[in-house]
Amino acid sequence: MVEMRKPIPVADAVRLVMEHAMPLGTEMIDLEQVYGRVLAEPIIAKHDVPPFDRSPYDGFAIRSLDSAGAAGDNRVSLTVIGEIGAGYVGDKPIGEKEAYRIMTGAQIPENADAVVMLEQAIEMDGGFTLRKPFEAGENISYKGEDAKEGELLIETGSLVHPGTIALLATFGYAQVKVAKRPVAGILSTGTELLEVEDELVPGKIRNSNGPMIKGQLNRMGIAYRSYGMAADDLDACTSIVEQAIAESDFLITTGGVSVGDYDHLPAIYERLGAEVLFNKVAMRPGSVTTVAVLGNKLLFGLSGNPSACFTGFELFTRPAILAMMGGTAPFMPRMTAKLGEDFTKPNPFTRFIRATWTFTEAGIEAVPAGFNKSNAVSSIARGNCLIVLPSGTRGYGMGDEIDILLLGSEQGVSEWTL
Ligand SMILES: Nc1nc2c(c(=O)[nH]1)N[C@H]1C(S)=C(S)[C@@H](COP(=O)(O)OP(=O)(O)OC[C@H]3O[C@@H](n4cnc5c(N)ncnc54)[C@H](O)[C@@H]3O)O[C@H]1N2
Ligand code: MOO
Ligand SMILES: [Mg+2]
Repeated sequence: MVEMRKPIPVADAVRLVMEHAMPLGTEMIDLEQVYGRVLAEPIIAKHDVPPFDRSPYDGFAIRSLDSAGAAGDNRVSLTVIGEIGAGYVGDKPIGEKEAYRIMTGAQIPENADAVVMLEQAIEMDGGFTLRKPFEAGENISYKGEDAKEGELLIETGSLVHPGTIALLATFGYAQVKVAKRPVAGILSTGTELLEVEDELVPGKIRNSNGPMIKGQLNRMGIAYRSYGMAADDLDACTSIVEQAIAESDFLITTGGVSVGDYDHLPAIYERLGAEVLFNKVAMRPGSVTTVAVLGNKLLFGLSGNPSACFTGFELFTRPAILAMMGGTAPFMPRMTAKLGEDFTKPNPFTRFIRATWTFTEAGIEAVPAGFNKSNAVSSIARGNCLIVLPSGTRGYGMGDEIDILLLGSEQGVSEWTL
């Protein structure tokens, strides 16, 4: 008798996985290596930014009171007593009707409280004239206007991107405390699988899930050990899975999780004494996605069907990895869009459809990326989001408002849209 599995809602499955995705500790790494890592300490301003009052323009640093009464028919003239390039400081305070020639980024000299842009001055021998009065503070970039010493700027658990790196560098972090990254184990199961370089032979297909998952891990900067491909042999698979679990922080397998005669993952989990969190999710593709835990390690039994495998990784594995990395924002961002195609057939399971979202005059529209059954491989190569069609008794029509989940955005758009 075939095993009857009870599907659980996607949200429950996600919650179960996340309950078992534990941070792995912290380490210090060089600033150069920090892109894509998760901060294990907050960034608190170590000093004011900017650290001194400075000029935002190339021009002249003046005392504003010296410009009082200046007008087109009453130009005020000031004497230049020196020049301050960025990186230098003026060596004397400015006095009455005096000014420094000053460059963008240079520290404001003592007594100056305004900067005249070069374009606002008419230069003459030894100085310049002005045609308008300047207010105290005009054209000054103040100490601490960007960040104040002691201010909490970025929280622990944030993913480091190039802007974060700029901030870390600003405060002198040559080394950064980050969360450790897990190392994945990957195993593709299936007697029908060929290596990528193999010629097709009857009944066989090339392993596309293994390389795809490596790509999904690579875009997160996650290292992996690949255990290649295993034929559907229970004993052989069990020992590879056992070895892979011992050598990795978590394991991703593909295939062999359904109820077929050669779907051995359920038996392997049982043999190893792993606790199965769920083996049926009310979603399509990926309804057979199975997640188990052994000790403190998560075992992701992703479906063999390519679309289901892709979706299972994005919905379950990716947020779990981000949580293991200490990330506090592990889930895909969601937006609302207009559905670009009819899906009139009601579905008992929530559907995730690989799609492309674009801006149109009617707002954001999401158009399915093509053939979208669980076994599709062509459509996973296209698109930038997943359309979410909740389960229920009704179908969905073109133009209906639906949710989309945004996928990694390495892919740009071909035309400037602003
Ligand atoms: N009687 C039932 N049969 C099936 C059910 C069910 O509920 N009852 N579920 C179906 C659904 S839904 C899915 S999804 C698949 C899942 O199957 P498995 O995860 O066990 O995967 P396999 O059987 O090993 O393979 C499925 C399919 O994917 C191809 N495959 C496998 N690995 C790869 C790979 N590395 N690269 C590319 N393609 C791969 C494989 O050749 C099969 O075509 O089960 C349904 N059946
Ligand atoms: O799990 Mo299957 O991918 O639902 O079709
Ligand atoms: Mg199967």
